[in-house]
Amino acid sequence: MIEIENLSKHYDGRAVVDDVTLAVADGEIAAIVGTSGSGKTTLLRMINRLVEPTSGTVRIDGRDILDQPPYQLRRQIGYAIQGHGLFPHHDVARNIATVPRLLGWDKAKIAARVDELLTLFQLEPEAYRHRMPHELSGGQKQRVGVARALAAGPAVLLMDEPFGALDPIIRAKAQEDLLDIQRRLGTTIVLVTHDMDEAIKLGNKIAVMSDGKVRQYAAPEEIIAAPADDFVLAMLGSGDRAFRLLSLKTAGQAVGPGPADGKPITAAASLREAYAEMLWSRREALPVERDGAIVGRVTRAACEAEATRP
Ligand SMILES: Nc1ncnc2c1ncn2[C@@H]1O[C@H](COP(=O)(O)OP(=O)(O)OP(=O)(O)O)[C@@H](O)[C@H]1O
Repeated sequence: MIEIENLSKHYDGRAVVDDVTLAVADGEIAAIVGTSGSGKTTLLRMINRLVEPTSGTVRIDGRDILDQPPYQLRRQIGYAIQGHGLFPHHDVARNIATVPRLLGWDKAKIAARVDELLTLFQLEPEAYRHRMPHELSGGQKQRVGVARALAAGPAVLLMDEPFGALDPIIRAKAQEDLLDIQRRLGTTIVLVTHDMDEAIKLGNKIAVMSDGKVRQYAAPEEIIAAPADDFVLAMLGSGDRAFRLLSLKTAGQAVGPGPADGKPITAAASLREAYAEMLWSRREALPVERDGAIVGRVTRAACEAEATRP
């Protein structure tokens, strides 16, 4: 549990983070979105004391972050940034092992952990362990960066635009991998992004920031259905709200009985994808497939019912 209370940061008398209070429950993802310069990174970096607060408190599992030296705190908190920040002269294994080495783990335990993480991130240990960062693609570097942040098994992971530099296809995959790994490990994550789609996809809760203030902190459904003010509405894009609602549900959740022709859609696909496919292929309904079997269909009417103001 991360509890942020009345947290502020001033530079030259100006508040760049202004009296922020919010809590992130164990195993949840909080996504911080906002315009450039709204204070997202500063807020994130106060959690691991890369930036010292001017006032206010942060507690992790009930313990004030000021109770221990910053270097000790940072070994318990994973930190992944855009452009991954890998050490260019160290191979993949050494990069991932950074924090375990600082913590004095023995060699065998470190080697086992490196291989476990590489496998988790779908990088064959034999092939990747000894590669240098320049021998990896952008998406692979990004995965190694997140693996490194998770190496010592931190309960908390901070991520600053971790997928910002990736192309849309790799990015979607990286987001799904993160969700999968997060569910398995139960890590509590605070993630900064300027992309509302990413925040909706990944966040259990979204904090919308402008001018150092959190304008609204709520579940994606609530932000979409009842934006707190015009700024939050502008961040959402009022023309996109119906589609954002559709992106919150999967075809599997809206499946009903009855026939449908043509290529099926997977149960895991969003209703947004399903609706787009119906429009594109001029169909009223799509068969829904789960684990290789057709489990029913999803209709335009079902999508439209989900897309209207709650
Ligand atoms: N060390 C510093 N000294 C003075 N001002 C700073 C410092 N660090 C950040 N700022 C200012 O604080 C404000 C918030 O910066 P921050 O990086 O937190 O914003 P952000 O929302 O993460 O922006 P972006 O999306 O562009 O990365 C900006 O106006 C920035 O110029």
